[in-house]
Amino acid sequence: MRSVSAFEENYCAPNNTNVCLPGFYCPNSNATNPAQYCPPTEECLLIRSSKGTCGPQGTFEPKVCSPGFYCPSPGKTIIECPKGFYCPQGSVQPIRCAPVSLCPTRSRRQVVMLPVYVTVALDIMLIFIAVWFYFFSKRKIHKKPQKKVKKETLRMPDHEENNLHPFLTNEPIEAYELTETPEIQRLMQSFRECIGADNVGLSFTFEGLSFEPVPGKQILSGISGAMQSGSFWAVMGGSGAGKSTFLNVLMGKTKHTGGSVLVNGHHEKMKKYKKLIGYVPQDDIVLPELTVRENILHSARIRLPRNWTDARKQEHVDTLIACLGLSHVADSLVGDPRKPVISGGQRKRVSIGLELAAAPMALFLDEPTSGLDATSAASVMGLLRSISSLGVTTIAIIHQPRQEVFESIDNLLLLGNGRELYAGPTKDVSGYFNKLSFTFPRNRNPADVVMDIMTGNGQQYTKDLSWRENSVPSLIDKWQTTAAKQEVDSEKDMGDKSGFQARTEVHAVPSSATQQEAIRRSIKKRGASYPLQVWFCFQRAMLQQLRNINSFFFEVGVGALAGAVIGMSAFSAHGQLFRGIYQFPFTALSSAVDYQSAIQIGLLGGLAIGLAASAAGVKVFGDEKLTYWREAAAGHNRYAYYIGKVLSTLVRMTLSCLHFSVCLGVLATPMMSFGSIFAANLLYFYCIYGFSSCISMVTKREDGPLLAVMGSLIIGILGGVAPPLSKVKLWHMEWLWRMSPGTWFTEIWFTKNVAPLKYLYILDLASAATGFKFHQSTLDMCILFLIGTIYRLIACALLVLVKRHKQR
Ligand SMILES: Nc1ncnc2c1ncn2[C@@H]1O[C@H](COP(=O)(O)OP(=O)(O)OP(=O)(O)O)[C@@H](O)[C@H]1O
Repeated sequence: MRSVSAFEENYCAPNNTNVCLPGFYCPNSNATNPAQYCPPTEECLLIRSSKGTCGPQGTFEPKVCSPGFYCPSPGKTIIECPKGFYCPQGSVQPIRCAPVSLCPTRSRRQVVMLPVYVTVALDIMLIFIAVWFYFFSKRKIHKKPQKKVKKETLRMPDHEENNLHPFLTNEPIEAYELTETPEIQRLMQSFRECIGADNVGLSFTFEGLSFEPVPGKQILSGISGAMQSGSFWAVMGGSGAGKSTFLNVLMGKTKHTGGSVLVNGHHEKMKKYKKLIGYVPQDDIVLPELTVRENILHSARIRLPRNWTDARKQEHVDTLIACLGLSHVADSLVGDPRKPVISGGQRKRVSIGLELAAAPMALFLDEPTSGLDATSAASVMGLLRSISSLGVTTIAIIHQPRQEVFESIDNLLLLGNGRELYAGPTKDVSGYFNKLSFTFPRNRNPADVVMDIMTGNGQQYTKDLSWRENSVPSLIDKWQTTAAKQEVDSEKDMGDKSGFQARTEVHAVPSSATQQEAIRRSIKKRGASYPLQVWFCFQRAMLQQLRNINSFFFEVGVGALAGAVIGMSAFSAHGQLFRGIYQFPFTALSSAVDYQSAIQIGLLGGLAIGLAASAAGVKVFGDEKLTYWREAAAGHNRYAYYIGKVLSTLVRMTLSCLHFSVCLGVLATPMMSFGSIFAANLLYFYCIYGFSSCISMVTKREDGPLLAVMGSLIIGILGGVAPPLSKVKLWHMEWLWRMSPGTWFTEIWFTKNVAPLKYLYILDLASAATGFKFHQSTLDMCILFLIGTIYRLIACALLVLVKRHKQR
């Protein structure tokens, strides 16, 4: 190997400007002996080519100031970095460490500890809250409903669901004097107060109602009738008879293709009455993490008149809960069918309670008794009957009710093949079918007989009719003839009560101008104000998160782990994530460049955030679509729901990001302040949550997490690291990369780790090689915020626009 002195003698060339650049140590050079650079030895070449720094190759060759030291201008001295400061390679001055950092003497990087302590303190506080919640709150809300409850004001039957209101038991329904109990009277008073008039029901008259989704496919045809205000109707028919379609058409959820619907005797759009109508879907769409009372109270707060005080709304809810026979489980979680806390019958009553909380004037129910045992089904039907007795027009699709329940129903609408088979009082149904030569055996439930007849299996109840005449088309024809004759008869002689009396009321009594005005006023004042709805939705979402504290801790833990893993990958770099070409005239002294480490941390950080946040982001809306559809259809403000939910994610997102940033910052110690690390990461979290929300709006619940993770990885890959952004620019595809938050995020990491070294390295070369700019981190952050916000706007639009029919 050649000696250094040989280089000095033969090859070292003077530096033509004779200066010691900032960040270099040139102890021997002066005007007489200018700084030189000498051809490096093979050993030095090897060190430089592997990004290292070798000692000066000659007496007058400058050396970049070593890490852990600083070399103040004009580079004649090299000073040990003092305690409380850190000195990366090429330091001119020591950099003061952030408060509460680990910066002993000769530090080349700072380990910022304040965020670590704050995070640990926060964690301890959160654990404390979780433990408190577990021991105090959970004890109250997670308890199973008690079997024995002290009997209070109500007459209690000895029933498996004790503490039920009398009309919710399987005692004969007719026996109850509903208006006598104080709860019912208070509820009635609430309903009256809400509507502001004595008439608390809506009536419906429908003429020749039909639904033909595609030409030639008649689902519903020629359905006519009148449902008086406060009447209790059951819609019955075989499977596929068109019951749900009828209900949807009558409510205006499905647009009818023929016929007309009059509300209170007036031709008006059903949409106008949305706030006055309650619809109980077949599935019990209730939030499992909330208690019975919380579920019902939320509905009441959103839908009751805005001039009611919260105390008044709570009173209404408590009265309603008492009437529903749910007082003893009011503070129990609802649970879900996989992990039930309350029984199926109780859950059904909660579902009905959500609608009654709004004091509706009409209540539609799609199979409220499905999935319930006979006793619970009877309870629910008893409840409906009592609700109708409050003046609320109640229309329910039911299947095979018990005899006493069947007989308690005021009116029946029987459907077959989408046509009417009977519409009128329940008491007259046997008379009607008797006239068609069917007999009702004494020992059979008349509801079963009616079901058999209308599904075309009624031959067993006839002696002389052929099978053909028992068929559904023949029953349809017979009802058509009867109904037509009846209409003529009723027009001729309204007072004649002899003979068969079904469908006596062809038109509901039109409401007066005063009543219409009361209804109009009632509609106008119903519903909480927009900001209040946002607040209630936010509050509810936070409560849900608190109840799902395990998944919250899991999310935060994943964030911390992801940060630690990425931090570990950069640990050995000791915070030096960039090495460039030295400024002229010391360019030839440069080691191999490292343009990749900073942007790779950006890439890996982006991917890790994508993995940690995307599945959590999908859950925000993905798990609750049914609830949203139900509430939107019931008139809850859709945007308030969305904003409340988005606001509720900010807390968990921030905490998750904090843990991620702390672990990453402590291990990778980049040349960025903790504030910059946190801000960049938080904005990227914000984008990923927004992106995942968009995915959740258009995918099925089970597919959402996988697609969101995939999408987040693609966004991360489009971060401009591989393929490099400089290459992408050559393809004229930068616009595509710039649409991804990944590119902006990586650029922040590049800028923050590179820009402070501007005095030492030629940054334009680094910028040209990587394709990233190094002077626009504020713009990068603003654009990340903008992209995250655009994602949220898209998600909100998708929420409102996708499956619109379910929101009607
Ligand atoms: N929009 C639509 N387009 C095409 N077919 C429809 C539409 N809506 C309903 N149908 C069809 O109309 C028939 C009646 O459906 P509907 O759900 O009203 O019956 P149902 O009496 O409620 O039955 P079930 O008791 O089984 O729920 C079914 O065959 C259904 O597939």
